[in-house]
Amino acid sequence: MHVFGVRINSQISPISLGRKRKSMTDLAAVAGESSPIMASNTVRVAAAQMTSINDLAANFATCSRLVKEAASAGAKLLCFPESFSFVGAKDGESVKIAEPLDGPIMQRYCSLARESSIWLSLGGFQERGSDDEHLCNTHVIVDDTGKIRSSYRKIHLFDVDVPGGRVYKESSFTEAGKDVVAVDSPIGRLGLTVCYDLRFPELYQLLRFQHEAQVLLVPSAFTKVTGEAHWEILLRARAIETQCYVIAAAQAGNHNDKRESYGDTLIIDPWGTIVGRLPGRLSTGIAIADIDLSLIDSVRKKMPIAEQRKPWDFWKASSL
Ligand SMILES: O=C(O)CNC(=O)[C@H](CS)NC(=O)CCC(=O)C(=O)O
Repeated sequence: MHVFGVRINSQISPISLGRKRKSMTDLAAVAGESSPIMASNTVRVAAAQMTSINDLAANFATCSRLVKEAASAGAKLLCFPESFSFVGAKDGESVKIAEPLDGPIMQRYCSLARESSIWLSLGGFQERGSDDEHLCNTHVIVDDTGKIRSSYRKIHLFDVDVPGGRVYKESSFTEAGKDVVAVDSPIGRLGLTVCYDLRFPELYQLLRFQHEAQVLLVPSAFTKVTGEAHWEILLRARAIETQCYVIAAAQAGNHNDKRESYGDTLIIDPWGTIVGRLPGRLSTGIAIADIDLSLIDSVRKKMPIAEQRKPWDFWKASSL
């Protein structure tokens, strides 16, 4: 189904069917509710896909257009990919444009949120680091009044020799974060991560089981090679094993001569079903899905892994 040039995926997890039907009946009794599509407990979210370049103004113009599209589609939160505001073409470019969170670049994005009354997930912002040679790869949550609610600094840095691709050394210009961050929002409790973090499931386990996250955000700029091999599988695994929604906004296409991202922005429900998608060949746009918080509850109730899992102490004792 397409609405406002936007893709709405109609797949529903089998576990949600009974519940959905009930909410629709409930909904019919609620006077003033206009949309029969939206069950009473759902909130609409959007995830953006784009091809950011080394031009702050051009990327801001794209983001601004996508914010308006998401707001008019009724989304309460729009998630942008890693490096939404800037992708450098040469070494050192990203560090040069890095700014603190109260600097002019982030403040313009805060104004966008306020003007369209929408929450934004601004993943992978180049935040100025503690010296001139380093930045922090920071995921910022801004509310619908333009206020920064929370920020998370990417913990796992992409120092990898991609088979058949380039060698990456993100730690040469990036300071790693140390703190696990979750924050409440109108679409539930958000767990904040960035890109390469996706390969380290302990972080997601902590977000679900210690920080009570309901929706995990994974703004990314995956390489073409690793994206083809691992992207969807890792994201669906994180959704299934944490019983959380996963929203993964992705960079897509050619940023410059040297750099290409995989794309395939995905929204996945806590049963592992893909409920929103923007394939990599569609370089710029938004995917939309309705988050059903009652689905999280029903999946967790029927398959109670929170009670069945072994605490860290169990594993420590059994490996002595
Ligand atoms: O450098 C920038 O401009 C922004 N940062 C990134 O693009 C980062 C670090 S180079 N990329 C990833 O983490 C890709 C992970 C990935 O592709 C995988 O895990 O397979």
